[in-house]
Order: sequence, then structure tokens, then C-alpha cells
Amino acid sequence: MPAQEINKSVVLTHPSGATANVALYGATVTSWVAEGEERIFVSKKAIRDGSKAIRGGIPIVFPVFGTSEKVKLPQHVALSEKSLKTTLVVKNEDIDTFEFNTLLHTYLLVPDVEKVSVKGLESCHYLDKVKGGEKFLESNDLVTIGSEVDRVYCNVPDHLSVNIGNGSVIDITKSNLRDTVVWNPWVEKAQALADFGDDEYPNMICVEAGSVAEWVKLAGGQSWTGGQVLTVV
Ligand SMILES: O=P(O)(O)OC[C@H]1O[C@@H](O)[C@H](O)[C@@H](O)[C@@H]1O
Repeated sequence: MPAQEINKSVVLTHPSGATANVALYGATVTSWVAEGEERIFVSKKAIRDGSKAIRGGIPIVFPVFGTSEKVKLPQHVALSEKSLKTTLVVKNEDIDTFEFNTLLHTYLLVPDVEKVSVKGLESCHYLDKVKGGEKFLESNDLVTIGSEVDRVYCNVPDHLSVNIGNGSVIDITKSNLRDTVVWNPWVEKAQALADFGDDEYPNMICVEAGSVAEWVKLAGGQSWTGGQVLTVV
């Protein structure tokens, strides 16, 4: 898997033709091409000057509150013919316990979000941020999008699959991450985001593996590893 630094990004290439780009700023994956198709959404209005998180790709949300210069967060990205693996390693080099939330804020590129379905969330509880954080039980086998959706699914099974709606399915297998956020801003939220085009919400869905419903507690001197593998099936 050769890696080359081009224009403030690391470009990974696999002999199959698969490629991935990782912006040096924030270690954000900004492109993943597998089987000849781009799989990752990045807004045409994304700001890439390092002043804020890139709107799209796979930004890492960490640690949400509180920082410590003694906590390190390397990310490893590995590419194979059909998969992209991203692994976070948190090292607490302090003596005190460090508490964090983290999310792999994954924006998948889709032709029409209304044709997308996410499988694997049935029977999970979720906090519905569109309804003031009220808690619900998911009763649907497939989660679909037809309005603004912003949900934190808690204690989610490690394997989900996202039917992109054009015959492609992307499997998401997470490890050591408890929760999954599903987000689409729909019309009004899209208009309110300065770095997101008004007409772009139909072309993305965020399915974000993370640990956000509760704090991850990392004792002094300890390391924690979590991540996800995206696979085109
Ligand atoms: O605008 P931001 O900070 O990148 O966040 C985008 C969205 O990210 C999702 O993960 C959150 O659940 C949403 O509430 C939020 O609006």
C-alpha cells in the first residue's frame, strides 16, 4: 500500500486501483475510491484551510470536552481492495484519568438519501436530537431518511450495513466503539450550515461509529484503541 504526500494530504494507493486521501489537518479521510467509485462525501463548500473541521470525509470528533497535552491521538488508515480501515489509538501519558467521547464522523456519498437504508439498528435505543434528546426504541428493521435525522443509537451491534440505493452496500464494522450516530441535516439545517451547499443533503448520510452516550474513562498511563472498517460488498 504505497503512501505519498501530495498537497497537504497523504494519498494511499492499492494495486486494485483503490485509493484514499487523508488530509494532514485533523487526519481527516477526504476520499475513498473502491471499485472505481468515490464512496465518501465532501461538501463543495468545505473549508480546508485548517480553521475548522472539513465538512465531509471522516473527521475525527475528539475529545469533545476537555483537553490534555499529555493525551495523544494517532490515527492509522489502511486500504485494501474493498475496505478502508481507520483505527484510533488514544494514549494517556498523564497520571490522571482522562475521560473522552469520540466519533468517526463518516460522511458516505449516496446518489439519493431517500433511497438509502441502514440495517442493524433494530431494537437499539436512540436519543433523538431532533426531538430534544428524547429516548426511543428503534422498531424498524431498516432505518431510512425522509426528513431531518439526528440520532444517537446506543450500544449498537458491531456490524451495520448501509444500502446506498444504487445496488452498492457498504458494511461498517466497528470495534471498541459503543454507539452510532445517524445524521442528515435535510433542508433547513443544510441552509443554516455555512460550509455545506443547500442542495447537497440528498447526496450524503452520516453513519458515525463512536462512543458518545457515555464517557470512555482512560486511566493514567493507559492506551485505548477503537475503530471501524468500511467494506464495499
Ligand atoms: O456541524 P458539526 O459540528 O460538524 O456537526 C454536524 C452534525 O454532526 C452530528 O454528528 C451531530 O449528531 C449533529 O447534531 C450535528 O449537527
